[in-house]
Amino acid sequence: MSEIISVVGVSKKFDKVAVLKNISFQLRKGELLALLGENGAGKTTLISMILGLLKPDQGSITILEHRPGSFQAKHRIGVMLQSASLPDKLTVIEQLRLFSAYYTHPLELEEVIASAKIGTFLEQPIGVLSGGQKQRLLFALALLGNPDALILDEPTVGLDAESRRVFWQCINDLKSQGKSIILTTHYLDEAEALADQVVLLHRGSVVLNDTTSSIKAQIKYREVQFVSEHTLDALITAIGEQSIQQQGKTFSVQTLVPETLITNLVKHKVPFNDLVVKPISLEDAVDRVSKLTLGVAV
Ligand SMILES: Nc1ncnc2c1ncn2[C@@H]1O[C@H](COP(=O)(O)OP(=O)(O)OP(=O)(O)O)[C@@H](O)[C@H]1O
Repeated sequence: MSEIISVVGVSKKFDKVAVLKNISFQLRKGELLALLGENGAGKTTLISMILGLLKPDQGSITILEHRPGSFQAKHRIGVMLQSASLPDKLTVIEQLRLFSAYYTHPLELEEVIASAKIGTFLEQPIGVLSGGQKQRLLFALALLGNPDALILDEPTVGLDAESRRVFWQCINDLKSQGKSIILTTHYLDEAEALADQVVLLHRGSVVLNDTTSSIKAQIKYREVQFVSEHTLDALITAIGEQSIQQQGKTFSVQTLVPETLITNLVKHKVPFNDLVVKPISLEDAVDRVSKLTLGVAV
């Protein structure tokens, strides 16, 4: 069976206000689904329902055909929540041993320690860990029960670039072991680096549910980037009124026809070098597709 988590037609109201409207998506085996959306879009409410902490008013959720919150479902899911708190005085290894005792068939501690890359600070009390170390410990605890699926709620929030990269590597390793993951994040570069599928919530509705490659393929825009001594005004004269991003002497323009843009640069004798034509980022693609879905001009 390839569907690990199935969400079908789920709706939820709080105090007569609809916060989730007819949500459906499937998490497939070995894939990572990025659940995106602005603050208040409904991500946490949905995660709470997948964990069985809240009940949908309508629709259904199954975890490997089990009911959320059931004994079987709980044993198939590992969770890393933002709100988790741990005792400051226990050391990392003590905490791991304690959690390990809760499971009948936990993973070997050595395996968890290697997967979460926490071997260098096992004897430290939790209270002195850095933000990145603490996040990796929470990640290790989510792995301990050897779950089929993981729910990671903004796992890299507040981490520096290097810690985020380490985390991404841990997550990609898990995917290659066949684990299925739902990840909520506000970082689109994170979704681009990790996700197979993107579900974008906007005010409680799904406005986008597609694979990352298909989202990017739907958008035919390309990004043309180059370095030039010209001023922005001179460039606009040469290539017309387009949305030009400038960072120092580096300019980038999103266009449907890069050939025309480059021809115009040459025709108007605009000096340029380090020319790159590339697909637009997932962030820009999501932005354009969701605006199209919502009927906003792009
Ligand atoms: N227990 C509750 N009672 C009433 N309203 C609630 C409750 N929990 C959430 N809400 C409301 O439901 C909406 C969705 O909230 P939710 O926390 O699911 O959003 P989110 O996408 O997780 O946001 P964030 O990115 O800020 O974490 C918000 O308008 C929130 O105020």
